[in-house]
Amino acid sequence: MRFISFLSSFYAAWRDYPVAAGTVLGNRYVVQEIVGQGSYGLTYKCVDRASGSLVAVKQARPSKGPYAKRLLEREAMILKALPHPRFPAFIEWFTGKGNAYLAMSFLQGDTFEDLIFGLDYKYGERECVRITRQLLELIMYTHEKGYVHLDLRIPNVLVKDGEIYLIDFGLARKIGEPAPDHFPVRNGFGRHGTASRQFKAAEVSSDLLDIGHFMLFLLYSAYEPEKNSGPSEERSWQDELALSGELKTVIERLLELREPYSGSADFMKELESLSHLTKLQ
Ligand SMILES: Nc1ncnc2c1ncn2[C@@H]1O[C@H](COP(=O)(O)OP(=O)(O)OP(=O)(O)O)[C@@H](O)[C@H]1O
Repeated sequence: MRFISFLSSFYAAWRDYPVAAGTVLGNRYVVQEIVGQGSYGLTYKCVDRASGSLVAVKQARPSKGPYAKRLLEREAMILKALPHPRFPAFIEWFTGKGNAYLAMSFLQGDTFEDLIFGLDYKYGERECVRITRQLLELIMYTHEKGYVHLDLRIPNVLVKDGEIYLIDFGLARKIGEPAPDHFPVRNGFGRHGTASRQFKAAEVSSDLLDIGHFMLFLLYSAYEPEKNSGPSEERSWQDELALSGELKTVIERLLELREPYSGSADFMKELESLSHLTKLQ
């Protein structure tokens, strides 16, 4: 039994082996490098021979069969429905040699995961509120168009020259849409972090909850554990982060520990008033 499972994972790894730099996909996109290997897709940074621009080409993982293709098709449909300068722009969907691909514009920038865990960036309250306001503008647009992103995590939010961009609409759904059969469940909040949960409901509140976790990731970047606190001592984020009262309340509402916001516009109103607070650290 063990041997069979070893063989099948070996076969899957072989099928999903990324193509080399210089490979031309869809007769048009020249691969520069692989930039992402998620559970259902492989993402390449490519140069579009037609336009000379950089593009991201996501390939459905061959080992995941028709299911991965259907997920990628959904992602393509959602990108088409959400044209926005801060989201990847849909270019085309194509197939070749039994594989399915989604070509979209390549967004330059660093993810917050890279900035916090790779480059040791630290974010204080004021900065956290500024970034969250920008992210919320993108989410309000998504909600107004009738969709929820459902995967707002630090590896999916990019920043370039102080501007925020959002990628990975692979789990997005229409508001109220039930999850398709065997839809993937995200078990961790990031590669770093452990906010595990069940299937997400396609509701605005799911994105707001994710924004609450996103803010905590930013704020924890500046957290220094107290010297005398032993490793066994479990403290809540409220105790550890010592936030100003207003910001703590905001996050508690996002995490539904207090009366939740009625929607993203309601949350934006609160964030705007918070931005003027001089008390923020
Ligand atoms: N349009 C894009 N522009 C720039 N980089 C991108 C783009 N799309 C994806 N990437 C890069 O590829 C990585 C993986 O992409 P994405 O998150 O969409 O794939 P995924 O298969 O859903 O991965 P995961 O399962 O980790 O969410 C991203 O973290 C990012 O670095």
